[in-house]
Amino acid sequence: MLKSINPSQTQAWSELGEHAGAMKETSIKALFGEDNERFNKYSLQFEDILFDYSKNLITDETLTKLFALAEQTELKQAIAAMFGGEKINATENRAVLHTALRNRSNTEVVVDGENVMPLVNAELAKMKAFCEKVHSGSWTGYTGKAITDVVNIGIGGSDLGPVMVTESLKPYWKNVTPHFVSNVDGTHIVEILKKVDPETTLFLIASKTFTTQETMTNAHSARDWFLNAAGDEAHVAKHFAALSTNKDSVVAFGIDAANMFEFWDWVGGRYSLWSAIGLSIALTIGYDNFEAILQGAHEVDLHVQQADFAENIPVLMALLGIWYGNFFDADSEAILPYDQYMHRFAAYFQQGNMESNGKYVSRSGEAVDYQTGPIIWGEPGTNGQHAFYQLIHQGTKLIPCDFLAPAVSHNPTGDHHPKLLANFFAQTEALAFGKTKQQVEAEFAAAGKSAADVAELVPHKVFEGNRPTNSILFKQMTPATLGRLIALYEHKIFVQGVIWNIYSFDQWGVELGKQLASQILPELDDDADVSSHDSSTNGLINTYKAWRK
Ligand SMILES: O=P(O)(O)OC[C@H]1O[C@H](O)[C@H](O)[C@@H](O)[C@@H]1O
Repeated sequence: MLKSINPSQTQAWSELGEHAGAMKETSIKALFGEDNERFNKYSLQFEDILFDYSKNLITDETLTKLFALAEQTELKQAIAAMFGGEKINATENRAVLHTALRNRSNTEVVVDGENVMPLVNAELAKMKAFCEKVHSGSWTGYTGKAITDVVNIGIGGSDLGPVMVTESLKPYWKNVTPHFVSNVDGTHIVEILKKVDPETTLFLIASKTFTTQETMTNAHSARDWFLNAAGDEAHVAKHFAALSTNKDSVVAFGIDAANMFEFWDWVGGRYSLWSAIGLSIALTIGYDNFEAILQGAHEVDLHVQQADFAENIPVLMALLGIWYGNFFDADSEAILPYDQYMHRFAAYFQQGNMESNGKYVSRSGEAVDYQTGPIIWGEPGTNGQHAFYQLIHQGTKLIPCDFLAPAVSHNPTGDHHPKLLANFFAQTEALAFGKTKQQVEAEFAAAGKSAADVAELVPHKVFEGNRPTNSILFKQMTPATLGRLIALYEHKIFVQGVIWNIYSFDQWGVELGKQLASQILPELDDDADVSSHDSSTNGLINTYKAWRK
């Protein structure tokens, strides 16, 4: 159990509050002007990843106070507790050990007196053997043909990770094409089933609980579609596998227990891509590449445990987020990958952050008196530049941004990559340093325009700058690099949750909607008007009933 420590009552918090007041009087530009060594001081390299956090409104004093906050909220103890298998997910009475799934050192990890590593290793061995059979063509469908397509049916944490990773690592795809069905909207499965052939398709029913309405509905529809072609229930075993913690429900669904890939309650859904939930990833890019993702993440697991705060990238990422969220009222963060393959990266960490740290109740059960998890959003560059960057540059809201880019492209066509990277470098420069009124006037003067003619236009062309960013430049998008990047962001979320004194590994906030939907569903069976809800909900339901006739 993690102690409940109110961060806003710590000495560091009040010092940070005062210090933020002073920092509002300076600017990122002024800080660079005062110190030529800023990049060297405020950047770190971890393996093939360069983390440059120098374009933030921080000084050594800021960092010292942020580290003090981490000390006073007992971050070190919390890191040890998580990796040590303590039940830090107290509201569900569970350990939090997605790190054990990628513990390539194979050191003991004990939960309830049992070392879980033999379980982890056995499941990985089973995934490996299965991948080999599918890739070699020795696993065949009901008509003897090899598998060409895999359809992962899952939602939330049983979908977003595999989607993001398979997309990010598209250059590594093998001879199996992945597809993903998540939404209960019939459109999703209908459109995917148009693309695949029942004879050569493998369905992975991915659900930690194996009770999720969307996934079970899609799984039944997939089964019906398959049986419609295959005819015989006996063929299901060759075309359906389950990725779950719930064996009884898997068997009740009709999936052969031999085709079940297991994980455990100490793996949170949004942290589960490292588990059997990653089978669609391993089938898409090959088991060895899947293992390389685990390896990359494991390196970060060691880093977050061993590095001093000043050298610890996830801790720095977390503290910078707290600095702006709690002391500058920033309420969102943008994640902006300059890599088209990473187009679902922000969406993935939208769940990671918002489901983990979207909590207003502290670990002692009281409402907190400070901001917790940020709103996360983002799209790949350069598309975002032509859509929403206007607000980041000149809007009234402070939006700290992470810019990510590979130095080497998997598609070095023409001069695309230098152009992409020129934009990546330019944006953080523009955001930090802006353009002054004098610069705008000088540009007009150079173009032969008189000061009087342009006076009205000048203020619109000024960029205040002082918009903080982190740049994360990596050598190339490889499985190990992606594993590292994901683990860095995962631990950022964890560190923030510890400091905000909330429980990051439950998600009670998703339950009420599910509960009400299950009450409403039977009310939609007939055409009778309902009156059991508030007037808005009654009005919406009754209009739906009238219109669907
Ligand atoms: O894997 P499942 O049990 O089907 O859960 C799928 C998803 O739904 C839940 O409602 C949670 O919000 C998610 O954290 C979870 O990943």
